[in-house]
Amino acid sequence: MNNQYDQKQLEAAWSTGKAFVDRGRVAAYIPELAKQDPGQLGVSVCLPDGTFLNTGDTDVCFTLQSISKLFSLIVALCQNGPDEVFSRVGKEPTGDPFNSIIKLETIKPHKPLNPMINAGAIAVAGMIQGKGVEERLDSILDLLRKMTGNPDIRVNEEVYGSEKKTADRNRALAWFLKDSGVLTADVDETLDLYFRHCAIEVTAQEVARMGMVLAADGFDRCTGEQLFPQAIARICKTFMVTCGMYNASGEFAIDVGIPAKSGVAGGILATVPHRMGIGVFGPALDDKGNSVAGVKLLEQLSREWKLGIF
Ligand SMILES: NC(=O)CC[C@H](N)C(=O)O
Repeated sequence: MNNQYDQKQLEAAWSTGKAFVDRGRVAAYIPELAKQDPGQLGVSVCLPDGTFLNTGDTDVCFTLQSISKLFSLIVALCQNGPDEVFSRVGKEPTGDPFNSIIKLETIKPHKPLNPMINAGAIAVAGMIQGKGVEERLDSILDLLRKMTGNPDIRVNEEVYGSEKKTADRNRALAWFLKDSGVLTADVDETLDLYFRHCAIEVTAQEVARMGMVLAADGFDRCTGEQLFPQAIARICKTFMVTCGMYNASGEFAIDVGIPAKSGVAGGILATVPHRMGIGVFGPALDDKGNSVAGVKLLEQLSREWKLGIF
């Protein structure tokens, strides 16, 4: 079984990554994330037949953070269609850090450049429909529960509370968006939804399965269900290539060549079209906010298994 992808090669890539964990630091601007163990590293691969290859810390829970921006985008696109969504958020990479405010004012019209930066994801959260924050969050949780096959996927309340207390930069972004007319929903509710979806908790193995659904264009081979349209999967995968690794996306596209999205808790969701989903967890981050060991691990895995899409 799976002899095309050797467990030993996965372990070798994990060891290569592991040697880099002390080159990074856990995110500290969200105090709860600073409690994570920087030495952890896990990688899980989900294959089209639903089998997994796992190495390291693949059942440790961590929060999605920016990886969740993919799923709020999917929900917003399903509910509103691309014309409405892209009237409020752009399709271009920024070259700036994920929480940057600078281009919001200098670029006209003042809409955020893409949905993978904080400003863009806050604009997307403002487009999610539902009665209150709970109902809006449920539409994201429902999607993730189906994608992971885990009905218990939930928000980590400590991380959510910790970000909420310290998120002045995100508040500034949201109020700027409100002023420029991009955000028409209630600012506090929109931020609350954004903080909560960032704090949704998963394991690397669950992330691998989510990556496999994207690799299969929204089709869940485990249940035979099309969870979202192929056209939306295509939009997500393209954003992953151009903006998924923040302002290191170009370098990652050259060195690894796989559509991927990272988060500041140390997760990376990678998706190799039609072949596999990969979930990585390594909370020590480089200066751009990507898992330092995770990137090295993926670089080696991509080379060994010829996963690059270019
Ligand atoms: N890059 C990230 O993962 C950022 C997400 C985090 N919740 C924030 O808004 O700062």
